[in-house]
Amino acid sequence: MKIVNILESTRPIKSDIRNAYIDFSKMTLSLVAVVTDVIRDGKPVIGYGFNSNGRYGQGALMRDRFIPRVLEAEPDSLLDETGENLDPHKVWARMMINEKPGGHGERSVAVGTIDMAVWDATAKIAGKPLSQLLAERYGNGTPDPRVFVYAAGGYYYPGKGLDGLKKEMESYLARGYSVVKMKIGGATLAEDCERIESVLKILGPGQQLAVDANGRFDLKTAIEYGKALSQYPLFWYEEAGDPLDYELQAKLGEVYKGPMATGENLFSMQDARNLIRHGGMHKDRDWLQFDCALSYGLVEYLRTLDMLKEYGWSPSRCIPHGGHQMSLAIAAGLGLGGNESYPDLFQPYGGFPDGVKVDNGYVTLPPLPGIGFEGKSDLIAEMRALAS
Ligand SMILES: O=C([O-])CC(=O)C(=O)O
Ligand SMILES: [Mg+2]
Repeated sequence: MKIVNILESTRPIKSDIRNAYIDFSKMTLSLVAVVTDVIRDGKPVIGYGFNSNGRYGQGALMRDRFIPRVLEAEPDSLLDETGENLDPHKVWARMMINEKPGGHGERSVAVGTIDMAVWDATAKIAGKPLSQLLAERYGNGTPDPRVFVYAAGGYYYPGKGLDGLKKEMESYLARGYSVVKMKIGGATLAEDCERIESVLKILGPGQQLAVDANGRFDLKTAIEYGKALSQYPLFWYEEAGDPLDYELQAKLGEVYKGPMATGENLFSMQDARNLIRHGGMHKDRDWLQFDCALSYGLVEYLRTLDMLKEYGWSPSRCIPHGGHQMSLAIAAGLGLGGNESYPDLFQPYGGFPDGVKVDNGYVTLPPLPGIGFEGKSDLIAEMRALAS
């Protein structure tokens, strides 16, 4: 078997929303199809992938370097020991030939997106859900199809007041979520406290709020916010400072005693390891948000999980950023703590297969081959259009 083509298309996922650092008025992503010559049900197996919101499409890097490297490889050099399926680790190594270490930049997004499509194709060729394949190869053998998900939103929108924010959060709770997330750091501390309090008022028993500063704060502001946030029973305080400022994270962790979360903008095992080594994160209460679709894909994420194990961290402390089905499959297959979800944003990317309902904060995944994109009609229509 072989990969016969890799296609990329850069698609808009723009909206009027704003976090503390960027607006999404020009946001895009890359949609990728990895076309193989394996025939299933009379059609070639095609793996699909896309990158998470926040880092823009990466078509130029893919076309310049990563796609030609894979297509120019001796096809057999990319196969597993059976010779009948891809070996995603070998495809990954091929993409990364002649790439120096360090300075991970955004090539990790390009590689991670293609890697997602390679895993989708690999699981489809194996005739299994990716969660099953992962549990068998790297986990305890059996995936847990039930995955915790939380609803992310609460952005700053033009003209959106407290009522709009509350309505948005109420609608997530009405759809079965038990944890909702909102942005902070894009207004004054006093205004953000008012926004937080207005959401806390609508939460019932067992429901919680997380807040996300998107890396906006210097140490002084992070601590000021930390002191103010300490009065609220938050699910977590996310990305207070610059994602690469491990000292800030560690100093904040000495003052702020509630759970914290970070990692969505760390794009390699090495950067994640530096957070674990130097960021003072607490393995009993903090959360790690590394997102494979931005950070060299699942091949690298497996290295990150191995690294975490070495440092005594459980995969159950990982709740990836990004709201895509790839991380849902990884969560189910490898025992992560859950996954992000954007119920109303960045569609048709992300979300769940049609008909999957959130029940008290959990989803149960249907056993679809691959990542499960074929179960989401609006998404698979876009994907098939790219590949046809
Ligand atoms: O607003 C963004 O860039 C997305 C984000 O941080 C998140 O989902 O945690
Ligand atoms: Mg975030």
